[in-house]
Amino acid sequence: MSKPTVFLARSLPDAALNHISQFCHLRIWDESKPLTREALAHELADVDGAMLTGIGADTELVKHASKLKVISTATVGYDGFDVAGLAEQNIYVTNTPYVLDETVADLLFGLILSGARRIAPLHEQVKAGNWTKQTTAQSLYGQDVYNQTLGIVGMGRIGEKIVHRAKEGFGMKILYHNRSSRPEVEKKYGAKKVELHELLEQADVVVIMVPLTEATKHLIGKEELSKMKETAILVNGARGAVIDEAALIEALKQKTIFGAALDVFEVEPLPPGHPLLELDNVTLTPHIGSATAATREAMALRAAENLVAGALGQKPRDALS
Ligand SMILES: NC(=O)C1=CN([C@@H]2O[C@H](COP(=O)(O)OP(=O)(O)OC[C@H]3O[C@@H](n4cnc5c(N)ncnc54)[C@H](OP(=O)(O)O)[C@@H]3O)[C@@H](O)[C@H]2O)C=CC1
Ligand SMILES: O=CC(=O)O
Repeated sequence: MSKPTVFLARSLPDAALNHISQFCHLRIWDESKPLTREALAHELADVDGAMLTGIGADTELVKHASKLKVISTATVGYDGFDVAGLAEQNIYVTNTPYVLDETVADLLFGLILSGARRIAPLHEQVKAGNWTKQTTAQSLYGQDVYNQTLGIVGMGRIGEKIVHRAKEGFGMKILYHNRSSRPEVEKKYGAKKVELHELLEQADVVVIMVPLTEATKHLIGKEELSKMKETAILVNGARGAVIDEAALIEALKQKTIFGAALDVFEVEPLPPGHPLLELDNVTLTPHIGSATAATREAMALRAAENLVAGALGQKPRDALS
């Protein structure tokens, strides 16, 4: 039997490329050229599988891809992929759960600490030569994290790892909001499931970790922000559009919340002149939740394994349908 052919929209670490090459013919897009939707549809027309990390796919895109059996993404989030529509066309969509959980939770804890203690904005002031105030100046004060209340919106795989750090390292009380209950997390960490408004009213640190779906788009808007404490911080490690960014910017300007620490944005990369860049009560990172070499390699390998399985006509381990 001849090997199936797969298309990669961008290259991968060697271990992942080697795995794919054992089983498939590989075609990799030349990243010096923009991959337009038209060019992508053309590339998909004669392949058995594709890896489209960060690009997304819908049924229109694959309408001429008669051999396509799998679309893999080397991310855990899969917003942008029409999983149900593609399943109807017998195309699996796969993601990379579990292998990035600890790494993302580390970054989220960094954001929590920076948001509460203003590490990033104060670092900018020091670097700019603006260390003019005594350390007794109240303008340098932050908020405590230790012993405070953490509210997780989306207590899933990553949320649970954040909770472990919060409970074991920082003695925090844990609230969470999900559609379903997590009895094992409640038992292990004393976590309490509450309605979203209760979480927002009570938490000192609100962490967003829900996937972006139709139900979660702008889940946190003006009304929700108005329920948060003036001393609270909002941390987003999920997707930018879960928060209404315009409403958040207004809350930050009016200081109705203490600050925000954000790894994800409604438009990425953040365009020059974006209002968030002007604020001094924010910590901003460029969507790097899973960005360590070891974790990115593990994600690439897992995505490669899913791609190969699907291209060979098997059901991939991380098939979403
Ligand atoms: N910044 C970064 O670099 C990264 C960002 N991410 C983002 O984080 C997200 C979460 O990842 P992960 O923890 O692995 O995902 P999981 O699926 O394990 O967890 C998501 C949680 O959100 C809850 N949830 C889903 N929909 C709703 C809703 N409408 N209302 C309330 N709760 C909801 C789910 O519970 P239930 O179904 O019971 O509601 C679940 O517990 C990813 O989808 C991705 O977008 C992930 C990795 C890195
Ligand atoms: O945002 C990253 C992901 O893995 O999802």
